[in-house]
Amino acid sequence: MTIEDATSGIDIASPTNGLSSQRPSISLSKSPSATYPRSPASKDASRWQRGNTAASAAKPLKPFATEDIKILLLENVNQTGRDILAAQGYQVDVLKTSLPEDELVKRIRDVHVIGIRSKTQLTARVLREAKNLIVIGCFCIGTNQVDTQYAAKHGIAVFNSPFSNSRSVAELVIAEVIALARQLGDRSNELHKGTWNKVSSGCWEIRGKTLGIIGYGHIGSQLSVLAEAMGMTVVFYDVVNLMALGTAKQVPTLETLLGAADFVTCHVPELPETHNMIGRLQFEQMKHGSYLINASRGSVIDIPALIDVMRSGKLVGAALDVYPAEPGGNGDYFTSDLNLWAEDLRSLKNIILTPHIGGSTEEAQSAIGIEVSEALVRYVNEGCTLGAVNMPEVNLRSLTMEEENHVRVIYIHHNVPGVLKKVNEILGDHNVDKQTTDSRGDVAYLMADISDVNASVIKDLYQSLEGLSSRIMTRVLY
Ligand SMILES: NC(=O)C1=CN([C@@H]2O[C@H](COP(=O)(O)OP(=O)(O)OC[C@H]3O[C@@H](n4cnc5c(N)ncnc54)[C@H](O)[C@@H]3O)[C@@H](O)[C@H]2O)C=CC1
Ligand SMILES: O=C(O)CCC(=O)C(=O)O
Repeated sequence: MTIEDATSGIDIASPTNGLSSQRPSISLSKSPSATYPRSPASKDASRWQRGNTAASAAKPLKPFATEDIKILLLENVNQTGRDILAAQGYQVDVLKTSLPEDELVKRIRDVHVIGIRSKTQLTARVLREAKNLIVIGCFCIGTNQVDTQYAAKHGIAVFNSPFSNSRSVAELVIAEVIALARQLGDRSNELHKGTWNKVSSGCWEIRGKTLGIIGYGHIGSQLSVLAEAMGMTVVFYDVVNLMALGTAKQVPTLETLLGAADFVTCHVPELPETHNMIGRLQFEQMKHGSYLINASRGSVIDIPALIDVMRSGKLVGAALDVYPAEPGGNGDYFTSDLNLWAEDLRSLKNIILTPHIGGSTEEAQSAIGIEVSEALVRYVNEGCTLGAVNMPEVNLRSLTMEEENHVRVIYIHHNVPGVLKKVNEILGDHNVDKQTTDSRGDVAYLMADISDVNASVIKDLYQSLEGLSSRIMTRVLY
């Protein structure tokens, strides 16, 4: 196949702001003959293997000796995920907690892959130190804890698990709706202290009450179905027009939702637009005797305003799973040192405070462990970016076992005019079997499979691509 054949259909890169990168690339070394375990349960497996001819087995690719690949897993990533990564022969270090920034900066310097959950902050400052990092796995839904744009501009892909814990969060919220309506937390606390307090005043069934869902995405829509099954009326507010499930109704404004709902629950991502989305004005717009639940991100609620409105008696219950500042690990204290208002919050009646456990079920954590680790392995070994949250989604059908002297070249580059011409001048002396490229904002991702290459050719290819001014990161997999 000629370069013209191989490049037909390639998107032409568009102009950008000409970023530069100082990150060194991963060096080449010998490829081991490892096998690549794939979970039959993996939702993506068929998608990324799509196009492989039925008869040929996929050839496992590797970037370099697997024992050289260092992985740091923080925040007690599930065993399922650890097992998948360890089975690749990678060096996997596991910590139960997140790390404070200064320590993280030290630990991240020599790892190629880092796995985190919602707590670890991968800021630009931290990522600047991560000279060998090629990919980040967020073993959760939210990716707000990572500077994903900085990562993309430095060739670091970010993966998450977009919906494996959605059901768990939705179930927690349903439980909280009932628990708040019946003041279960208070009754239980009282009896724990020895006080019998049998009351019905201010305790309600949830049947016939209105649930207002802010953010009707994976979690919000799942919750909608559960709430209707419990006999609730559902209204939702979302910035996007969405199909309402069951008999739920989308309302045009947040104010309309707040004025209609007995229970308000937030399921939006952390964004500048969602910061303090529920503050003093919104509390004024809520019904007297209503309840608030937040299992999204701590920044979404103005907590001092919540404390005031609960003290006033207008809101009669709240459940919070997330906070602006959260402890680094289990056993740490949740005090005013962390959030100034912590003691005031803890002193309120009918408030359920949980330690960010919305997604903390065996089912969710096990599924997330598999999903994210498999995405990491596909990225490290094959360069596949399907599902990445900050990179163009690119894949090529796998090489087959028959294709012996083939390499896969990954060239992550600034999305500026003329790059493909230069890249193809370098690849042009070789037989490019297949090639694809795509861009997302300032960053473009090119993948090409080249046949009939030996070790010295591979080195030349690598060095030539590394020499281009458009380079962000070059990887050669074989
Ligand atoms: N407590 C926990 O353990 C967990 C918390 N989460 C949090 O829940 C959030 C939501 O999760 P998913 O439902 O999976 O996200 P999603 O992305 O599926 O849905 C979010 C919805 O919010 C909407 N939205 C965005 N900005 C909005 C705004 N300003 N006003 C109204 N709607 C807006 C979006 O259009 C989308 O429909 C995550 O971003 C994460 O921060 C997720 C999982 C577990
Ligand atoms: O379980 C976790 O650590 C984080 C859950 C969460 O907030 C998320 O998935 O976004």
